[in-house]
Amino acid sequence: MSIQYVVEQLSDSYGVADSFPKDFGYGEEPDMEDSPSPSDSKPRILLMGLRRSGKSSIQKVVFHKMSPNETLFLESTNKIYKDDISSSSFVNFQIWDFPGQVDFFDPTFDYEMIFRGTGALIFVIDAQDDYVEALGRLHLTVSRAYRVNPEINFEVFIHKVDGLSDDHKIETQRDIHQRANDDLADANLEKLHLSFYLTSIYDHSIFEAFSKVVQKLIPQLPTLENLLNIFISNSGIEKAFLFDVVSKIYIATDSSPVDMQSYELCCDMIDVVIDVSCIYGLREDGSGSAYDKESMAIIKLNNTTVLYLKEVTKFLALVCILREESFERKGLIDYNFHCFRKAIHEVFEVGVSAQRPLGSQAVGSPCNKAVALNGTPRNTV
Ligand SMILES: Nc1nc2c(ncn2[C@@H]2O[C@H](COP(=O)(O)OP(=O)(O)OP(=O)(O)O)[C@@H](O)[C@H]2O)c(=O)[nH]1
Repeated sequence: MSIQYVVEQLSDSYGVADSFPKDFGYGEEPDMEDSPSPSDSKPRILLMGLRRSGKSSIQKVVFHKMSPNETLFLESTNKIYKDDISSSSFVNFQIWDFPGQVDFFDPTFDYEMIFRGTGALIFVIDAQDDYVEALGRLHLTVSRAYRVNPEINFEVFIHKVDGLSDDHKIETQRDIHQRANDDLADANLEKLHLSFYLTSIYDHSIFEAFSKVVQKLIPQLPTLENLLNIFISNSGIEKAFLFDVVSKIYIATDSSPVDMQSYELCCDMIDVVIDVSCIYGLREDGSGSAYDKESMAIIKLNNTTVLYLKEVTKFLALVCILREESFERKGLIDYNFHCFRKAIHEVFEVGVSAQRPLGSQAVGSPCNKAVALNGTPRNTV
């Protein structure tokens, strides 16, 4: 594969952490507490499930760049691990990783408070294990949570499917889907909607699933999709993803179908760009940023496909897939990109100012379902 690769870095970085370490600045000491404090007003994504189902691994792999093999050495979580990723990611939320063995329906445990401020509840089921007990716990969890806050998005990750054959995967998904919905129907909870995803930390499926979970929480999603559609149709681009660089979650894409291979290619491109930038892009004294407003990359593949990455905001990058002949009109693409970037900044500026008065609302207001977004700082527009 012949790769023509360009990464440009200027010294005027603007606000991303000075260095761009392996964990992208997520390495703060975890906030370990048994119960939430009233100040935890950020929208939450809860990770729940039985012990050893893979919750901490998912969190570490998606948000902390941990390699899947390293998760073999993760110790069991004993307390709720609250991960506030708002300082380094576009999506301004907290992820709460629950210890599997804790009974969160213990009367001393304020589950009403937890569920009220929750945007999405991800329930992780180990597909390599007997899942009968997990289904019981899923039902208990979602039915309680639904009664407290029917606005929560309920997401079920049928996890560790790397160990299953394709047929077995489909059969497992069908069976879990059927049983979980039967349990809900028996409890007269037909309105409670569960979404199912087959996931593994050993491939991109976990990033894809997390992308879908996060997208549901972004109120501006239709606008973003519209902007992407207009941008690609006027620029001869085949597919475009708007990525949160830190997590490789795509927060929006155009309306053409997503194929896993394209998504993986774009994820790999982000890894390459950031890794090369970390090694060669920083100043000699280690200062500077691996991702800033001058970050861009072009990778030409030997099958006449071009990958084009450009910075959109300090957290977001646009990654496009296009044919070589379309790339000959790079001037047009860049002009359209300029307009697209401006529009995105405007969307989030409006979003940020519209959210401001809501900031003082109590935890549990319906607004908490939507993830607050790290908008674009004014001075970068
Ligand atoms: N094969 C496979 N193993 C996985 C996957 N995800 C996690 N694991 C393994 O599952 C084991 C348990 O993972 P953890 O992340 O510690 O599970 P947990 O749900 O956080 O466990 P508790 O903290 O005890 O609640 C680890 O050995 C992981 O390496 C996966 O997608 N596939």
